[in-house]
Amino acid sequence: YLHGEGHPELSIEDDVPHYLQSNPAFIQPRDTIIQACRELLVMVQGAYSTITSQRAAEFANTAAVCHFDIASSFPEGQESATFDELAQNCKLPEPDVRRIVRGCIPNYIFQEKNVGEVSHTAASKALAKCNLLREHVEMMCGEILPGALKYTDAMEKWPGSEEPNQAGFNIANNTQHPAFEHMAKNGRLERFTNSMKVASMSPANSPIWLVEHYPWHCLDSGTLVDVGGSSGAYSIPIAEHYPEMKCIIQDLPNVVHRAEKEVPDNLRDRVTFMPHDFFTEQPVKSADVYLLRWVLHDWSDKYAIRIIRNLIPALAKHSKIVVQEFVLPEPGKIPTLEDRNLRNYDICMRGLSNGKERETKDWESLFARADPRFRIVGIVKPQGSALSIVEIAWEA
Ligand SMILES: C[S@@+](CC[C@H](N)C(=O)[O-])C[C@H]1O[C@@H](n2cnc3c(N)ncnc32)[C@H](O)[C@@H]1O
Repeated sequence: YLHGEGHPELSIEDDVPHYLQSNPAFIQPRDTIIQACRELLVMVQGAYSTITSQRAAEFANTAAVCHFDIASSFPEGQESATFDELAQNCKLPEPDVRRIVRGCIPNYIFQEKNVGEVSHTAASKALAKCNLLREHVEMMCGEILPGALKYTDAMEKWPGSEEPNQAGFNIANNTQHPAFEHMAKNGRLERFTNSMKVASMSPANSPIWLVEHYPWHCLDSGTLVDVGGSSGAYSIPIAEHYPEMKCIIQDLPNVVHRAEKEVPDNLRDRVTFMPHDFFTEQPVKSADVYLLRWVLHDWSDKYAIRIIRNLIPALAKHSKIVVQEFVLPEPGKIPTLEDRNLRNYDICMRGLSNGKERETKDWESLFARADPRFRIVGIVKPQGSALSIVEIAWEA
């Protein structure tokens, strides 16, 4: 494909050009190659390595690169650096820097073409350039992985629990508070919010799927309430595409107060922020759409049902709930590469707050249990999108 279309050769030193990263003609063969490589690896390495080569510790090492800003510590204007130069700039002992960087090199983050001379790969360059990516890595290592690593202990301690404060996160952090409360109390919610922005940068999670695959144009001058909308990474693009629509983005007070400062000036009359705890009654009545994007997977059924029920007093006949979430497919229906991503989220959500990813029948049963007057109108998974769009009508 690349040769045929006259695209440049790929290399570990330069990132895949952005115009290719979102191009299905590139993504499809790329995923086939990744899938084939993974299968080949499993065949040649055997059972023991298949199990033991899953390495969370390597991610922790990348988090050290982020924490100490190692990737952006090259001397000004230099393409390569010695370990001493890096150590001086990031104020760490040289042996630590050498160890951290060499721990990354086998994963193609940095390279050492000549002994003692470190240069960038595409991946280390990305860490140098993108603050949000660094925050994402640190958030994964600081919040999500410790919870996931402790979820077995949580299952032993609180068998069958649906409580958000009886998860791996609670054991890892020695706290009785649910994850979001604990992060807010300890000044860590901003990093989580920034990490959510990174998620929206991946083509499979791009806001474009929601913008283009829901009939917003039919709402004309309608109102969208983005419940648990974080910084509005998904509703702001909708407002940008539909100049008559009003968007109200709700989240916890800390999140909202920071995010509202970042709204582009030309949208301020239509995009507003509102602190709102979704475990209390929805204050914005009769909106056209209540969007729950990547919110319900954070919660067990017991709490997801509470979030949904809190919308009921606000719903009018024309109101829709739009959920954008993963929908777990039946086993064997998608490539293992995609399945791996979904199952990984499922493990992470369990560790964070006893949340979970859901299959079609789980979404149906969740809304039926919340109230029999809900009807799932349709579930659409746009080609190229990791998440599905579930539309729910209120038939009071
Ligand atoms: C996984 S994030 C999803 C954010 C956003 N919808 C997106 O798709 O990027 C979940 C969001 O729920 C918010 N949240 C957690 N507990 C909340 C509560 N009780 N009330 C309102 N928002 C809450 C978090 O602050 C976070 O922004």
